[in-house]
Amino acid sequence: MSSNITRFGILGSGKIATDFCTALSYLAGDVKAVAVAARALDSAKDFASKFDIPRAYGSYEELTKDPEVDVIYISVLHPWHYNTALMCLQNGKGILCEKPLTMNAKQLEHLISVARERKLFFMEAMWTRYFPYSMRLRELIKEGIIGDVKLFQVNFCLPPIDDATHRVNDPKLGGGALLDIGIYTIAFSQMVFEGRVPVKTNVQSQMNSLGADVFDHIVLEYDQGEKSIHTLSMVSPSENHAIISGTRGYIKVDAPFNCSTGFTAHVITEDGTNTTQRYDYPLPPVIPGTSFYFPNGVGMVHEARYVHKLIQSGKIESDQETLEESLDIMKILDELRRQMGLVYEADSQPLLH
Ligand SMILES: NC(=O)C1=CN([C@@H]2O[C@H](COP(=O)(O)OP(=O)(O)OC[C@H]3O[C@@H](n4cnc5c(N)ncnc54)[C@H](OP(=O)(O)O)[C@@H]3O)[C@@H](O)[C@H]2O)C=CC1
Ligand SMILES: O=C1OC[C@@H](O)[C@H](O)[C@H]1O
Repeated sequence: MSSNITRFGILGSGKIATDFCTALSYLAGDVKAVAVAARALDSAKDFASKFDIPRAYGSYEELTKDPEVDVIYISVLHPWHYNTALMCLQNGKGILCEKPLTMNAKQLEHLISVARERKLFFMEAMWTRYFPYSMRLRELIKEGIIGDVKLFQVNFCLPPIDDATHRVNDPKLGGGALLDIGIYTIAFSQMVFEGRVPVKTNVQSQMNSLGADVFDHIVLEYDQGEKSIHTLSMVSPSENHAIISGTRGYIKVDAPFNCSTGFTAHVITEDGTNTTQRYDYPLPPVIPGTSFYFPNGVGMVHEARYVHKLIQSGKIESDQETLEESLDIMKILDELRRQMGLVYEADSQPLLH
């Protein structure tokens, strides 16, 4: 590690990599992208020139061997997370990997064991956890502001992408609502119920012609009978807020709940009065000339800053979403997929060595 600067290698040159590097450009220079790799050298070069990145590679392997890189941001499609993450770890590189970390729990268990064995940085890019609203929300729930949480309701519904070859529609590219956006609702539920594992899971789904899930209605039940109800759609937009209900009130998280800027707590006080409290956490203002593919993309600064803080203090895992939590989430996704009959190629592939 070079003094006080966290040097990122960017693996993949697509949309989220673009948003991530745009977000890095908002930071004061203590977190930098120093190299990028893409399947095609020209894509890597174009990307490098857009963000002033000194080194561009035409293979992922070259990036993993760059001695001037501290941590690699894996931004390729989910079916390629496992093999690229393993390659990074085997070449001694820490990783920040996009969600979902892998296609299934078996792959994730393998990566966690390799990362821990080699004492390398490994964190899921579950950016929600690093937004200020989400950190405050966790504190308030823990303090019992709304009493005991009994019910969580959430929507993640997006308009259709009318291109059968787009990654979200094609199971060969990891397509389907559950792994793409359901992971946010499940991770949020796990956050709200403080990491407890559901005792019952149920899903009703509808598939597209290629076999990817486009609608999911999910109900999780926790050990005190608490319910967690999720509506996912890849074919019809909605207001993607979340509501957390407890014995003494409820909190409505503004849409989009997974990268929000605030929430309202409706609390019933001891004397029975209903009170309302707003919590606002505006995003950093967008710098003219910059733009993001995904809503509230500038919020990636929080995640990048957190990685910097962890790495500079010698930590190799996040305490905001532990690897155990990422694995619990992946196991829930596996079980929901089992119920909906959704099998990916990765499920029948052997683990790599
Ligand atoms: N945190 C967030 O808010 C978001 C996270 N994501 C996550 O990021 C990941 C990438 O999503 P996104 O950026 O939208 O994806 P893109 O469609 O932009 O593709 C990303 C990269 O994946 C590689 N790739 C694309 N198609 C193929 C293919 N057919 N075969 C092999 N590799 C391919 C390419 O790498 P190369 O450049 O090397 O050619 C491409 O640049 C996903 O896992 C997704 O879940 C996505 C959106 C938002
Ligand atoms: O992470 C994501 O958030 C926004 C969605 O549009 C995208 O498909 C997904 O990958």
